[in-house]
Amino acid sequence: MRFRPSPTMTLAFDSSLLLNLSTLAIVAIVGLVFRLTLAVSAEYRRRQSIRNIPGPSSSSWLFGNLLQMQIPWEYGQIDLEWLKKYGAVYRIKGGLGRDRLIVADHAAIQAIVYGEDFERTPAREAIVAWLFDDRGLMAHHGQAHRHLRGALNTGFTATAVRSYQSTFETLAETLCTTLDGIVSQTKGGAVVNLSPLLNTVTLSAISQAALGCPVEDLNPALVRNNSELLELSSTLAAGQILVDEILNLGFVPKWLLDLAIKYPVGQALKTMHAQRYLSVEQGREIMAKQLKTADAVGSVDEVDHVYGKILHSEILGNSENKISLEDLVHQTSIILVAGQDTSAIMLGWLFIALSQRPALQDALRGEILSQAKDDAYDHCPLLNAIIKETIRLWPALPLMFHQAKRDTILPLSTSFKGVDGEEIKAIPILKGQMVTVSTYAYEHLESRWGKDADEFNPYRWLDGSVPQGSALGPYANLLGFWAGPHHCLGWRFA
Ligand code: HEM
Repeated sequence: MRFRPSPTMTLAFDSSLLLNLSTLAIVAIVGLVFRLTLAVSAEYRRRQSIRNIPGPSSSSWLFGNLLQMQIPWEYGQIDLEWLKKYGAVYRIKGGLGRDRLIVADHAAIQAIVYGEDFERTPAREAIVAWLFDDRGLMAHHGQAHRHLRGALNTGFTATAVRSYQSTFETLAETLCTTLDGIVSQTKGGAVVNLSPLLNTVTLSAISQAALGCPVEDLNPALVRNNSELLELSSTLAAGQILVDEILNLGFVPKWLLDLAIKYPVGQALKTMHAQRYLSVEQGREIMAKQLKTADAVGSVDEVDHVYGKILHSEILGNSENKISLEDLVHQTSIILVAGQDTSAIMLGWLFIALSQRPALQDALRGEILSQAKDDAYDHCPLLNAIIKETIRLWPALPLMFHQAKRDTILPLSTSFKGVDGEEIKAIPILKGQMVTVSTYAYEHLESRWGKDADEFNPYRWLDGSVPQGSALGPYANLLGFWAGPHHCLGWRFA
């Protein structure tokens, strides 16, 4: 029934409403000013507690040293310069006038990774939620994360990964045939841009051996969006750094972040939005297909892809950590994004290193050709050394952004001299302090890797000169796959 005003009804303006609104506005402004004052005074106290740590100066209040650090003219160049000048721990200016510690010290990294006192920065947490949504593995923490990771790990154990070998070999052979084809058309050899070929081969590997879906069957819109996303993430702009710094103030509430991805404005959010929804849709389609043929599978060993192994260990009741089908489907985005580009880039660096060292190339080719086909990887020490050296020198994520959850003390493996000349043996950190781990600098520490730390020298892994003990990462004590509870789930696969 439509509302009809009665003939006797009159309209009146209640001025107390206006009064209420202006009171509300004043309370909101006072609240905001109060919060800002608290934030500024907390930042001042944080600055005092680390003011004795040396580091570069900056004349920009807005960006501090972040443009130099996050958009360097050459990968790793500034990290190396500051590492040599200031050592394994130094202080830089972050955005919006905030100070930030950069850390490459072993004990400090261990405390950040394995302790309870540090967490991802709000900007990193927001991107994880935007891209992989709240059901993605990376967005989980504590017990919920352990549980989900335990269930997913079924597809990433050493035995499971071995069963994907024939897929990897077929893809490698296809790549070789493509290269042979290109080279045979030219007389004295050819200049080949390997990057797009490596991207295609790693996408095929992830699609086939992780999702259990031939790459041709992936939704073309998802494939297109995925490469747009990778393009975006590898071309960081000053505006994005500024947005991160605003998010890092911690003022933006979760509901607003959720709204931002639900109704995206701007290219970056739109691409993340599409990735999130297209990959869940793709995951559901893949699962529906695999369920149709599930009755024919008698054992998990018969399946040769990650999703199938997880699905069938649930169906066959082998799984200790239960996972719902919908939770599994929601990992599609993280598996595509975390697995493809990282692997392609790592292979790219490896081929650059080999192309500059013909003698090493010959030695490696000799080692590989002398092996029987099965288990060759395990019996190729030089190949393994080259892989380790590549991961050491060119970590896919050279900076890992954290902040302190509470007041704490950051331990150090190596003490150093403060600005006032005093010896610093540990660093008092106040809640909210931004601390960035430079995996790049850690992998270039002379104190750890020796005088030739900056050199590509795979033989260091064979002559016993690499220090053992006090492990950080899951693979060869390297940080390239990160460390702690959130280290790369796919490192064996990679
Ligand atoms: C050379 C290739 C790779 C490198 C260098 C690499 C590196 C990393 C790093 C540094 C992280 C930590 C990210 C963070 O906390 O912000 C990570 C996490 C992760 N990676 Fe990889 N990755 C590689 C390949 C793969 C592959 C092939 C897969 C899957 C097929 C994969 C799946 C994952 C997942 C699921 C996580 C999240 C783990 C968690 O939060 O518990 N990665 N990876």
